Amino acid sequence: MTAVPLLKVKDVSKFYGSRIGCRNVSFELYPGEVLAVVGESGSGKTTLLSCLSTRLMASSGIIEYHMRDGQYRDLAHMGEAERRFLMRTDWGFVHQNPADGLRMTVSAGANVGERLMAVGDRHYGNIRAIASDWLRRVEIEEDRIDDQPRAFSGGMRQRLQIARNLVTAPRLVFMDEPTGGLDVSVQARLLDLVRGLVHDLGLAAVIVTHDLAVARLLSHRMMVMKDGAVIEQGLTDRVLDDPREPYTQLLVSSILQV
Ligand SMILES: Nc1ncnc2c1ncn2[C@@H]1O[C@H](COP(=O)(O)OP(=O)(O)OP(=O)(O)O)[C@@H](O)[C@H]1O
Repeated sequence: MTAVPLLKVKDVSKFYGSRIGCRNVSFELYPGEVLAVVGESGSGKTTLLSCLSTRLMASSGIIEYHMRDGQYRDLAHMGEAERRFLMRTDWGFVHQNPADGLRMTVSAGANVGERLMAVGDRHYGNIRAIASDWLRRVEIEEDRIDDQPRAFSGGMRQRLQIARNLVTAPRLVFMDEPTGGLDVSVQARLLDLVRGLVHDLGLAAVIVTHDLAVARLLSHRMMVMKDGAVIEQGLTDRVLDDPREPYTQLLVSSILQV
């Protein structure tokens, strides 16, 4: 890991009218670091992820991103075209429901290839070869390249969504409950796959999950949210093995009893 954070988040709050979405969240994320955001339903995880990924505008606070040119940019002051470009190239966003992150009526190959075209690749043969390679990497048979994702199982769709996001070698990936809608055996395989890819590609990631097992497996660091605020953060193993806050202790013990 280098000494320069990829993302600097200072005092970010989001209000929906008078309702608190998240409040005073601060942290830094370094290249290659995986941060899990955990907490019960309604604690503000999705709100925070939406602010970080510029899907929502924070009500206050600053989010800065270390661009490839070495400059920090305040995401709130970024132009729409630049923001979109970032989202299609340097960032990925893996939705819980693959249908939200895929184009369901174009082929698997086109779903992956589209992102390459966004970074300027125009050579059809090249795009198809890379798409095919990515299908293999996410364990989808290469002869399914011309099938549409609606002909895929839930697990395959999620793996395709991951391939679509990673093909442009992003530096930062946001994931919202990436294994949420899948059954347990499929989840385990997908988690292994995500862990391998994140490690091999040296990706930084922010992963929202209510599943502490997912956080344990994937993340280096963890933030626990309650009522919109971060109540505890630290190295994942430390937080899970030695939770300091009573609320975190409750979360951890309720999982252990299952
Ligand atoms: N569009 C919205 N309008 C008004 N309030 C909202 C909106 N989105 C979220 N909230 C409120 O903000 C708070 C945080 O919600 P958020 O969805 O971020 O929590 P979460 O931890 O992601 O929950 P879940 O795990 O159920 O997705 C909740 O009180 C929620 O009701």
